Amino acid sequence: MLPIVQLKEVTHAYLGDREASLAIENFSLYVEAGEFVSLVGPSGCGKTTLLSIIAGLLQPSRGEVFVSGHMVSGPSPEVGYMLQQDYLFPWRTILDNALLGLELTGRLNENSRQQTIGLLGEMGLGGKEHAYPAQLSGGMRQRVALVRTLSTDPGLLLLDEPFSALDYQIKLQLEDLVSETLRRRGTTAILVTHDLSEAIAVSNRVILLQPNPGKIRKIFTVPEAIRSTPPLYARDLPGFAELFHEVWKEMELAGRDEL
Ligand SMILES: Nc1ncnc2c1ncn2[C@@H]1O[C@H](COP(=O)(O)OP(=O)(O)OP(=O)(O)O)[C@@H](O)[C@H]1O
Repeated sequence: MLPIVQLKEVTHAYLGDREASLAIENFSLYVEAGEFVSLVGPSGCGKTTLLSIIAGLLQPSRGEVFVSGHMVSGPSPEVGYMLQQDYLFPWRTILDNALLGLELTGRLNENSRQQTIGLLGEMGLGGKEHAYPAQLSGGMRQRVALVRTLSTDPGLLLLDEPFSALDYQIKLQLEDLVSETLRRRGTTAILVTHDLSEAIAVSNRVILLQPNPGKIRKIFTVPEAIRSTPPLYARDLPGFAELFHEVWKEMELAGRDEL
C-alpha cells in the first residue's frame, strides 16, 4: 500500500543554551498516497525541520507524525531521503554506491542487484557502473544518488533541494526524470525547494509556509493539466505564469510580514 503522510499539530522548538526557538508551530498536513507536494517559503520557515521530522531523524517537541498509519519514531526503510549534496563515497564504484542502501538494509541479493543495474540504465548511467564518482558530472552523480535512494523502493521520498546545486539545463532534465520515475512507481513525494517554478512544475500541491514560527500560510493546488505535463513543458502551459505570480506575491507578503 502506498504511504499516506499525516502530521497532526506538530510543534518543534530547538533548545539553545538560554532559550528555545520555535521553528514550527501547530503544523498539520495530510499528503495522499501517490501525491507530490512541495514545501516553499522564506528562509527559516521550517521546511528542513519538517522533512527531518517526517524522516524520523528529529523528534518533534509536540504533535504526531504518521506514515502509512504508523507513528514515526525513527528512520524507516520505507522513507527515502535525498539531499542537495550527493554524498557518494569516492572510493566506491558507481554500482557499489548505488547498492549502498540495499546493503545497509540487508536487502542486497542478486535480484535487487540486477534491478539496481536496470535503474542505473533507466537514469542514463548504463556503462558507468564501474566508474568512480570523480569521473562523473554533478548531474550524473545526483542521478546515482537518486538510484541509491530508489533501489530500496521507498514508498515515500523526501527531497531537500536535490537539484539546487546543478546547472539550469541539467536541473530541468532531472526534474523531468524524477517526476516521470516517481509517477510511474506511484511514489509519494515531498519536495523542499526555493524554486517556485520547479515546485509548480512537479507538484500536485504547493504548500507555502511563513516563518517565526513556521506554519502554513496558503496551499495552492496545481491544475491537472500542468501536473500531468512533463515539468519542462508544463512551464509553457496557460495558467502556469499566473499561478507562479500568485505564489510569488504571497511569498513576498510572507517574507514582509516577518520584517
Ligand atoms: N539545529 C538547530 N538549532 C537551532 N535552531 C535551528 C536548528 N536548525 C534550524 N533551526 C532554526 O529553526 C528555524 C527553521 O529552520 P529550517 O532550517 O527548518 O528552515 P528552512 O525553511 O529549511 O530554511 P532554509 O530555507 O534557509 O533552508 C530557523 O529559525 C532556524 O534558525
